[in-house]
Amino acid sequence: MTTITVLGTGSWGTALANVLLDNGHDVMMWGKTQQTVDELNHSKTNQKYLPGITLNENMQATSDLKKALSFSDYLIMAVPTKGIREVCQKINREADSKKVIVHVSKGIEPQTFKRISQMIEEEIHEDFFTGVGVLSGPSHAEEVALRQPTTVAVASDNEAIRTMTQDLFMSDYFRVYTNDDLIGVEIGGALKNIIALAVGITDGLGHGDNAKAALMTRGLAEITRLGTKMGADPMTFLGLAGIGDLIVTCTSVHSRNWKCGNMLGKGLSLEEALSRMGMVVEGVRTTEAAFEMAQTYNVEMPITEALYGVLFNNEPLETNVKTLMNREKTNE
Ligand SMILES: NC(=O)C1=CN([C@@H]2O[C@H](COP(=O)(O)OP(=O)(O)OC[C@H]3O[C@@H](n4cnc5c(N)ncnc54)[C@H](O)[C@@H]3O)[C@@H](O)[C@H]2O)C=CC1
Ligand SMILES: O=C(CO)COP(=O)(O)O
Repeated sequence: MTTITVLGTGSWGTALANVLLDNGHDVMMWGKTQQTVDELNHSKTNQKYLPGITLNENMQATSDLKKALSFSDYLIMAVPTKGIREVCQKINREADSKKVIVHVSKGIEPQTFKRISQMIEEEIHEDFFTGVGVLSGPSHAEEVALRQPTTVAVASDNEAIRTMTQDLFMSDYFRVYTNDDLIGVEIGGALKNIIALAVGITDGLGHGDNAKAALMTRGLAEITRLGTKMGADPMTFLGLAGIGDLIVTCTSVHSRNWKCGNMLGKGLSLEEALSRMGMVVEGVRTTEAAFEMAQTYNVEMPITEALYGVLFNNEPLETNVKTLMNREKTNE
């Protein structure tokens, strides 16, 4: 049995804490919302994020970060990309020992183009830092919390972090592969959300499966082009953190990114769609980052560019579909 702290009491942090508890580990969750913390402790549920699901009876949580950090030196960080730096700064104030941090978030920071592990490395003081990893792949929290078969990859430059994380999470319903391409695993998880938003839009517009398959295939080409430019191994995009996560996010009823895109396709504004979601839709912010990266590094990303125009410049959906279809003819 290992002690583990999970930071973030949203859907993904809760589902992963449940996997670790099922594996017999001693887990402490930390969240900033006292009501959710109380519910996890007393009802063993998280109705806002995982409605109708009863969690492991040993589930425990606290809103006291110092207490959560003194519980374990192995941290799972499960907060949206936007909150990563803030949580790291809080760790610097409250920690009293070195930590391994495995994050499970999917995004890239606009303007800096930083991956999440890079933000963590930048922010966490060396006195509190052992190393960093990422757990990613096709894994909706709603299914993991129901103990449905799921496969993911863990990546880190530190082999001990890869194997330790694999050992802690592996179970008969949660299979973990190690992967030594940290850059590729992080980029694949982040960029697939852009394509899922675009697929949601075409589905909302009433287009068919041909359009969906086209966006997924050409989307994977964009992801691979930008990813390799950033130093990823192109083969990673044919694995769980690449095409695996692309498939699930573009086709699952659980996907927040697909649902948000679908509402846009049906005519809602971005503000309306986001407020109806009430959960993080990482692809919106990542579209901004990837659009800027494509310009800066001169990478061709037509789907990302079209989506950027829709999200941030109020460009009409149908016009952008036509623009994509009528691009200069080319070779696959
Ligand atoms: N939900 C899912 O099925 C999966 C989500 N992910 C990724 O995990 C990350 C978290 O997503 P979810 O759990 O789905 O989000 P969520 O919207 O369900 O919950 C986010 C949680 O983070 C907390 N939070 C937000 N900002 C915070 C801050 N600054 N400090 C402390 N807590 C903060 C919120 O209070 C909430 O509890 C995202 O990057 C997402 O892409 C990855 C795989 C699966
Ligand atoms: O990354 C995910 C599944 O692997 C979750 O995707 P959504 O944020 O679109 O729900």
